[in-house]
Amino acid sequence: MTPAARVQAAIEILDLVIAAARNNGAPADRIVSDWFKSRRFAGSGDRRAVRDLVFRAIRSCGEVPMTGRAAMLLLAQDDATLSGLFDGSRHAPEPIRPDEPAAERGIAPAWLVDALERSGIEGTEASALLDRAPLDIRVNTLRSGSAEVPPGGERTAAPNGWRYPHGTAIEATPAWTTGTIEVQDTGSQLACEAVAARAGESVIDLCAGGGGKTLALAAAMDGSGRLLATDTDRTRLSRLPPRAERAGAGMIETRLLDPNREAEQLSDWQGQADAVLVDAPCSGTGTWRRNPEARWRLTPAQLQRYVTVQARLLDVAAGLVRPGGRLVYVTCSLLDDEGATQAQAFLDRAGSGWTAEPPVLPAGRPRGPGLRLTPAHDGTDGFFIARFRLL
Ligand SMILES: C[S@@+](CC[C@H](N)C(=O)[O-])C[C@H]1O[C@@H](n2cnc3c(N)ncnc32)[C@H](O)[C@@H]1O
Repeated sequence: MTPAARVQAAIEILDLVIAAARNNGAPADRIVSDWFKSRRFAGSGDRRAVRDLVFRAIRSCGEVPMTGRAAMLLLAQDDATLSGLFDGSRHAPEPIRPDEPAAERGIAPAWLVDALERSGIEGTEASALLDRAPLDIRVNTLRSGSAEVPPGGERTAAPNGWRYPHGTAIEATPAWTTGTIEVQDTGSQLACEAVAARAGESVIDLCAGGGGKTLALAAAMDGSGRLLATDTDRTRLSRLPPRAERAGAGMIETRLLDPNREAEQLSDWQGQADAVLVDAPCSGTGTWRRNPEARWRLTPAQLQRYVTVQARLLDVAAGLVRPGGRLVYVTCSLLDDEGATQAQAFLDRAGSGWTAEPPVLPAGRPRGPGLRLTPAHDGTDGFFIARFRLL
């Protein structure tokens, strides 16, 4: 593909991404790979260049742009080479018309910018939400010795964490194929550290999804004790058993839950767990570095639904903890409604039996009864982490 044809391809893909954001369609990553499936003439260099243009444009537009072309014109404003490619030649975009409007630059839709500001995220803290995320891995201590940690990384703040440059083909290394390493953001690793799970304990990962954090808990427990991973999403939870096998974490049990029947379906665990992790469903405002178009999809009503589910799951989890045990609440959000305010509301509801016990981690800053990690301050995805103890 010529450079100009790549720009036209990015415009067409952006139109699909915009439509998907409006209609709750496929994520941008999938749209890009599907687009290339039917265009076998494109080489890997074309794919990389087009993908890069698409994601640069998504990151630059705060509000959903009117069209893919308007988004690309925004990039072209600061890039003379790019604007020169709008020349109307074969496969190239049409020339830029005088006064043709470009999309508006911004961090996020206005209502989200306001919500972030109210939560203390503005200026460089806000712009860092749209940086490119690094590639972090966790060394799986259950498999240590199986393979060398891949070269070229540097240690992170997490005890078993390493960081690699963008584009490192980590999944092609023997360390990955043997389960010696897992790809996991440093913030996620630190959230698991906050649980302080130990060998022989009984632990529940209530919102386990595909088990990223469950695997870290299994390693912290040295593979011994009881570790139950639950979720309401069958597809996500079904990804966990093969991952657990690869990681040597055979002690993990899984249980599929029905929404609103969690407590009943976990009645055998009532008051039993040494620790419960609630990695709650949330807006994901802390992970825009990976999913920048997620900010075009979120609505105030969806955010409110997340807040309601989080409060309910905190109450369900509280019932599972034994006296003296701990409850760890995590969201990959930087909004106080899903973080500090939610955690304080739990404490207020729970009464004197519960106390906040903020984890001591090598990153993050105090926020309400917990602490918060941000891309700007900690170089991780954004997370809120609170730990409570049942007296
Ligand atoms: C932030 S994700 C979890 C990510 C996962 N812990 C990891 O580290 O990969 C939140 C999860 O909560 C699950 N979820 C939503 N409602 C739930 C409910 N009522 N009970 C349990 N899990 C729920 C979602 O299906 C989703 O997998």
